[in-house]
Amino acid sequence: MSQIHFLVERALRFRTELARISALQAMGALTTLTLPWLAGQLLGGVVEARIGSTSTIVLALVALLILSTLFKISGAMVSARTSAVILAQLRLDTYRKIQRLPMKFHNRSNQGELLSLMTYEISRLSDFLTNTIATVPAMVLTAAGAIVILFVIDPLLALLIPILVPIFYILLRFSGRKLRANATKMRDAETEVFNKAEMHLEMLSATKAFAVEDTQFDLYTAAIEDARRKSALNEQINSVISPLVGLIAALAALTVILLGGLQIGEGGRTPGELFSALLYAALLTRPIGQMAELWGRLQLARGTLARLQAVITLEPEQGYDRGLLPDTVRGALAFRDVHFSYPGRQVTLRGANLEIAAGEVIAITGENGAGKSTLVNLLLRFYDADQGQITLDGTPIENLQVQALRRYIGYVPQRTMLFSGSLRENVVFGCPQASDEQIAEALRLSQAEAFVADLPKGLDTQIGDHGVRLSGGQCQRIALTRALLLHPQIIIFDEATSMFDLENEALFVKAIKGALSGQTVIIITHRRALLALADRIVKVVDGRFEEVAAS
Ligand SMILES: Nc1ncnc2c1ncn2[C@@H]1O[C@H](COP(=O)(O)OP(=O)(O)OP(=O)(O)O)[C@@H](O)[C@H]1O
Repeated sequence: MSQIHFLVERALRFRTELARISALQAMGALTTLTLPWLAGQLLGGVVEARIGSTSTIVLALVALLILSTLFKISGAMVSARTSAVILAQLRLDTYRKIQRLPMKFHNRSNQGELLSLMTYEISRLSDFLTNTIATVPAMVLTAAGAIVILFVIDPLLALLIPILVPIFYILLRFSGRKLRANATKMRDAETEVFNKAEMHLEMLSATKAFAVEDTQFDLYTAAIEDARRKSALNEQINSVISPLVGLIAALAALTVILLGGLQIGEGGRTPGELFSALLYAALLTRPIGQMAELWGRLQLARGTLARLQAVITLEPEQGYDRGLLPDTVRGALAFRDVHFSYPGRQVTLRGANLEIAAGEVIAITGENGAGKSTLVNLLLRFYDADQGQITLDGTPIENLQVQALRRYIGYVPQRTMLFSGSLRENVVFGCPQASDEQIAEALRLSQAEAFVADLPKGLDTQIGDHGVRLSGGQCQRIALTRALLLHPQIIIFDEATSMFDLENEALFVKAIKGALSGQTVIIITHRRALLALADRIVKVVDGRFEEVAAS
C-alpha cells in the first residue's frame, strides 16, 4: 500500500471532522472571492461619483468581511479541536498496536524511535491532516474562482495562468524531490537525538561514576549538530521556494496591471474592472503559495507515514484474538523436544525435554547464558519454539489465547520492573482489585512488610522519578509481592531473590514454603537457599535439561 493510500485511509476515519473544516474554509473562500469584485465596483462608484450605489457596496463589503472573518474563526476553532481528536486517536491506535506486537519486534526495535513516533511525529501528522489536507478544497476553490473571474473580466488576463502553471510545477517538483530526500535524513537525525537523550539520562549515574560527562556531552553534541544541519537544509529549501513562488506571482500581477492599464482609455477596461482584476490576481497568489507549502509538508509527512505504516501493518502477536480460554488449569507443564534459537543467534535449546507435574516445585540451574530465562520466554510465548511442543495440562500452549495463558502464570523477572508511582500502584499492577488484606499477606510473604511499614507514607510512598529510591533487594521484594498477589497456578521466580540478604532470603524460603501449596513453581536460581524449596533440580546443559541430585 502506498503512503498516500495509507494517509487517505487514516484521513477517511475522520471524514466528518475534516469535511466540517473543509466546508467552513470553503465558505470562507467563497465569501473572500466576492470581495475583489465589490471593491472594484466601489472604486468604479467613487470614480464616477455614484454616491447611492457606493453606500450599498460599502454595506455589502462590511457584511461580507464580517462573514469571512466568522468563517475563519470557526474554521480555526474546529480545526484545533479536530487536530487534538485526531492526535489522541492516532496515539491510542499506535500504542494499542505497539502493545500487541511480539517481543521479537520490541527486542530488535529502538525504544527512542518508537517514542518519537508515538509523540511528536504523530502530532505533526495530525497537524498535517487538519491544517493542510483539510484546507485543500478552500485553496482549490479560491484559485479556480479567481481564474474564472479573471477570465470573465478579461480573457487575455486569464491567459497568464497556463503560462504560470508549468513554472510552478517545475519549481515544486524540483523542491519536492530535494525536500523528500532530506526529510528522511532529518527525521533519522531527530530520532537519534531522542535516543541519545533517553540513553544518556538512563546512564546518568554511570556517566558520573566513570566521570565521562565530557565524552557523553560530545556524543550528544554530535547528534544535535547533525539534526540542526539537516533541519537547516530543509528550512533553506523552504525559504527559497516560498519567496520564489511569491515573486513569480507578483510579476504575474504586475503584468496584469500593465496589460489592463494599457487597455484603459482605448474603450477597454474601466478602472473598477482593472482594480478587481488586480485584486483577483493578488488573491491567486495566496492559494498558490499555500500549495507550495502543502507540497513541502507532504514530503515531511511521507517520512512519518512510512514509519507509522511500517508499525501499523505489522502482524500482531499470534493468539491475541483467538484460542482456548480454559476456566481453570492444574499447572502441569511439558517441554517435548524443544528446539529454539533467537533470530540471528546460535541455538539455545536443542531437543529440550522436561515434565513438570501440577503442584511441583522445580529448580532450574545452569551456567550464565545456558538458556534458563529462555525457557520462561517460551512458556510466556514471548517467543515460539522453532520445533517441538510445550504443553499446559496437555494442551499445546499455542492453542491457548495468549493473554489467558499469561494470566495463569505469575512471573518475577530477573530484572525488576517498577514504574514511577506509588508502591501500592506497583504492587497491584496485575491485580487492581486486590483487597488490603490480600496485599498485606503478599507483603508478608515477600518480606517487604517491615520496610514498607518504615516508609513515611507506607504503601502510598511514591517511588521512582518522583519519590524515594528503593534498594535492589527492596525492589525485588516489591516485584515478588506483585506476583504473589495474583495467586497464579504457575509461578516463576527468575533469580527473584538474587539481591536478598541471606537472613531475609531464609525468611522468605520459610514463609513461602507453606504458602505455595498446590501451585506449580519454577525457580531459576544459582542460590542454595532457594534450591532447598525444590522437589527436584534440573540443570540446563548444552541446550537440554538434565536432572541433578539435590545436595
Ligand atoms: N532477546 C534475546 N535476543 C537474542 N539473544 C538472546 C535474547 N535473550 C537471551 N539471548 C541469548 O540466549 C542465550 C540464553 O540466554 P538466557 O537469558 O536464557 O540465559 P540464562 O541461562 O537465563 O543466563 P543467566 O544465568 O545469565 O541469566 C544467551 O546466549 C543470550 O545471549
